[in-house]
Amino acid sequence: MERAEVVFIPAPAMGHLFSAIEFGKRLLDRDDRFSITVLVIKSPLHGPSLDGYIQSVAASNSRVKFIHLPHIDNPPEEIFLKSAEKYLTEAMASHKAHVKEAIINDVLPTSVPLAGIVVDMFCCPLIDAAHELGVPSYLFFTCNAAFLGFAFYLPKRHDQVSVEFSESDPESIIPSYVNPVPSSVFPSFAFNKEGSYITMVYHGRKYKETNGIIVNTFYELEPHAINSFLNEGMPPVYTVGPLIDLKGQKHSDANQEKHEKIRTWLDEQPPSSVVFLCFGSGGGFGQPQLKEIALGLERSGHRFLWSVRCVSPDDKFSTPSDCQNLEEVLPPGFLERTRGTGMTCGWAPQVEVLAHKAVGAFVSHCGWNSILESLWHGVPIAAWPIYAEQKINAFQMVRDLGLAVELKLDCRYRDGEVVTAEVIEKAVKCVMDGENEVRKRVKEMSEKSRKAVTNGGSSFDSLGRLIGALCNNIAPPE
Ligand SMILES: O=c1ccn([C@@H]2O[C@H](COP(=O)(O)OP(=O)(O)O[C@H]3O[C@H](CO)[C@@H](O)[C@H](O)[C@H]3O)[C@@H](O)[C@H]2O)c(=O)[nH]1
Repeated sequence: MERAEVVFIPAPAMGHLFSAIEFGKRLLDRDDRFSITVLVIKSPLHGPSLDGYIQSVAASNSRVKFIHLPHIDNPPEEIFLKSAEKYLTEAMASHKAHVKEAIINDVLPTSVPLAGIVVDMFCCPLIDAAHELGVPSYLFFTCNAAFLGFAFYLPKRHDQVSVEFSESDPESIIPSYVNPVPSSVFPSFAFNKEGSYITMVYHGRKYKETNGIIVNTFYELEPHAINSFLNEGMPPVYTVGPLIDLKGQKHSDANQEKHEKIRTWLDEQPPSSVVFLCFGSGGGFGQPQLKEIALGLERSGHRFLWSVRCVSPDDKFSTPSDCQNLEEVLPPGFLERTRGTGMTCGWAPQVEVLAHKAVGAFVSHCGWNSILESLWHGVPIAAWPIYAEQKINAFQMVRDLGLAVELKLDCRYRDGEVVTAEVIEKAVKCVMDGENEVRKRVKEMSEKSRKAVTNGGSSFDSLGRLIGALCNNIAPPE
């Protein structure tokens, strides 16, 4: 094989696009015969840094091409956030013709053979586009292996009981989790919020129609989940993670000055003295919760770096933004009293912050990328999941793997639950404790994560197997 092309179709959400492109870069670094084309479908889920990120990746790698497809229309905010899975799946189905057209017009006519189409986990209808074009399809699963097991569990269970989950259900035995899983940590779609449950049952079936499933995880982190796939009659699973943007390309130039201030401030703090709080691309709070966080932090007595992002007090479904009026939103005098020992910021250079020696712990919403980044840098998490599959991630980290401390696993964020300062103070004190067992385990896992992606490591080898399969797809018949 001289050259090969792979098309990537990331879901229109930041966490998904970042990790898909990080995976694409890893493939290119590993094998210089490959080039990739990313079909970008934008939506309201795209946060501020996306355009800068795409430009920076395109400028630094001549083997990455971006093709911009029509945007997804903005649905009413509430419909979108209540049933994101259904909304995205329907939007992807309606984009099938655009995807095929782009591949037929811009990819297939080049002299480089197309070895596969990598479709994001939320873009299932586009697996059919690949089939119709006669090109092998691969699923890119941006969550963890245990949650992939949950996705497979859904259709199996549905074939037996034919109804969605109920919040009063007892614990479920899901083979990819070590412990029985309480329904209080299931993602909201499981309860058929606006029809998303049935969409996810369809996803679980559709995943099995692909030629392989690429997961952003590594064997040493989730051996139980990965072993649970054996004998399941599913396509090969390639664990290629952790995929982490260590160069910080996802931060736009517009943020550079603010990020410099964060660096300078962290440089002045003692080692492991700062707790970092950040809640992903979609995590923001209304004023009542922000006040409790402020009080909890102050009472904990620890230094902090807090990425404060707000949602309007009466609309918990809006997309969070950096807070402009912190003096008014936070408790009176808080900023003054914590000057020197605490810093607030908007969008943070998260990976760089986690890498800093001053950072001792992370209060996180448990988005999967944040978990991997934190483990990579050996920083223990206090788990405060908010939406999507974050509660079940937090459950796995705290209960199954002993790699995080609980802040609150079953917070009913969308129902307006406010976690009290007392709970926050307790979790911050617990996770910042220098000697805790979780910290020790996280440090060990950090080493394992780095080994996994180096020559001979589990993810390195898994990527090698995937490359072999891609090459076979375009090998001339003997
Ligand atoms: O101030 C910020 C906030 C976030 N990030 C980065 O943005 C990414 C956030 O990813 P993630 O932690 O996975 O959170 P979400 O953006 O919330 O990701 C969505 O996608 C993930 C992967 O599918 C899911 O696990 C989450 O539940 C879902 O909300 C990470 O790389 C962070 O480093 C920053 O750099 N600065």
